[in-house]
Amino acid sequence: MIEGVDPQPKASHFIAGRYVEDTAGAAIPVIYPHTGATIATVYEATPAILEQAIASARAAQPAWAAMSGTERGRILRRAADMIRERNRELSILESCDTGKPLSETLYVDATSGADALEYFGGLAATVTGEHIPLGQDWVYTRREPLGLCVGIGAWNYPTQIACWKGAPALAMGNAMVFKPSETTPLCALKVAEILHEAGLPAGLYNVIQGTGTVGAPLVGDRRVDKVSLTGSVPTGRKVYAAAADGMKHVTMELGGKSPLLIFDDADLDNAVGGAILGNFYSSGQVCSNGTRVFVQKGIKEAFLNRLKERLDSAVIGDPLDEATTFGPMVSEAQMKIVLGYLEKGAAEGARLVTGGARMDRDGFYIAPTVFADVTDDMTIAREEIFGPVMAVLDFETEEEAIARANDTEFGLAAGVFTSDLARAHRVVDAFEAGTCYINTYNDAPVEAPFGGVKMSGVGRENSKEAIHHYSQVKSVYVRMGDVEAPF
Ligand SMILES: NC(=O)c1ccc[n+]([C@@H]2O[C@H](COP(=O)([O-])OP(=O)(O)OC[C@H]3O[C@@H](n4cnc5c(N)ncnc54)[C@H](O)[C@@H]3O)[C@@H](O)[C@H]2O)c1
Repeated sequence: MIEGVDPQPKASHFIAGRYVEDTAGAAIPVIYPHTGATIATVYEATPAILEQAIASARAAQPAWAAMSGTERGRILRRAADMIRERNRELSILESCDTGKPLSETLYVDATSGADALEYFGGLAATVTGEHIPLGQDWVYTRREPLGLCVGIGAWNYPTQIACWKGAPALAMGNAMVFKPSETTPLCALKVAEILHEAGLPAGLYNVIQGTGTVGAPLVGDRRVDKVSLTGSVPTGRKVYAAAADGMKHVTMELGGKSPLLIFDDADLDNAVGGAILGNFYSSGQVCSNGTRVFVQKGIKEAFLNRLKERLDSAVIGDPLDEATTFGPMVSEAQMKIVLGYLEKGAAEGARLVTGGARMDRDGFYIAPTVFADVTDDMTIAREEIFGPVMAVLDFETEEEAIARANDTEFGLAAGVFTSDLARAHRVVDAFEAGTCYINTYNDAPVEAPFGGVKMSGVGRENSKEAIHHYSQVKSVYVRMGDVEAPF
């Protein structure tokens, strides 16, 4: 219990339109990152719970698919309105689950989820097939749902991820079983509750709790047609391989080590602002973060000085105080991973500009950290840290910066700050990344495709692109004359 808020859900799972409990599964404590205290407990799904979720989704899906897109969309749009009406309550829950400050969650979590439900609800009725004339004959195509989609979430945006996967799946007539991260199990339950209050028929959006030991049998179940994972590359490899075994569709939203190039003709304050958004928002726990900040040599010291000044004005502390702008790491485990990278950065010779340590307070706080004079081969420039750690690297020429930016196994995002627009487009053209930014960083509107290339993933979330990842095409040849057979 946090003062004035009780995040304990009615039960651990949401199946067939209602909360369901089964305490036979392992207990999963929900730890508030601001204090380290346990604020709720849920129980890992047992095989019986998993079976209930899959069976109820399977049973509900055909009738849902038979409804018109307009009817389905109306329910999703109603859910979007309800989420907006309950934004404060949902934002507080998101802050309890993740430790992210209310100054963020009030604006980008439930609201982004509502955007997805509204957008895909609106799109549902517009998805049509093609008519392909072939002389007298013709082919028509239908875009059909896949059936049962499994969503598996990471812990950094639990409400948003539950909606970004659920909205296009449901809009296209699929059912979903969603497994949130075991670190942040609370928010997806609320999404399920609201969807059903908005009129979603029972069984179409089920939430079950657990670690990878629940995720793996979900992915492997032969009744599942698609798996959409948001998580790390190592998990993505395992889940993609398991899905391939059953020839299932996949969307893989995985990790990154994205480059942000700042040329010396850039507006300095905008570039510093972009670098802050791309490294310290959500305490750096954002997959698309531009954590390799390449700064052209001429403005390096000016950039670092301005960055340090602005970081000094971060308000660090209680996530539920709206004045707070920077919160804790999501968990003790994640904090320890990040502290390990801070040690490596120092040991491998990077220059610490600010931060660099755990903060002397309760909870899992790490000071916003900037390393300068980072070189391409340092561990902090190669591996995803997923914490508030910016690596600043210097460069001289555009060609050199592009080559070094692309020299990574990841390809989620990339950004460029420059006042030369011809250069901006040239650089973006050369980036090996799925989601690019010019003179901004980390905007993710529902209208824009989001996702990565290389090891950062497969498929796209949001935008009309996502429709293709939650449906398949049936083509129908219609012969108008006689059939000519050889014998
Ligand atoms: N590209 C994106 O859109 C995006 C967004 C947010 C986070 N991420 C990435 O997520 C990572 C951080 O999240 P995390 O630590 O929760 O990731 P993770 O890979 O540890 O876990 C992700 C989810 O997969 C589940 N899981 C683990 N093993 C599984 C298995 N064998 N089968 C099925 N499910 C399994 C976990 O329980 C969890 O729900 C980072 O790498 C980050 O970059 C990517």
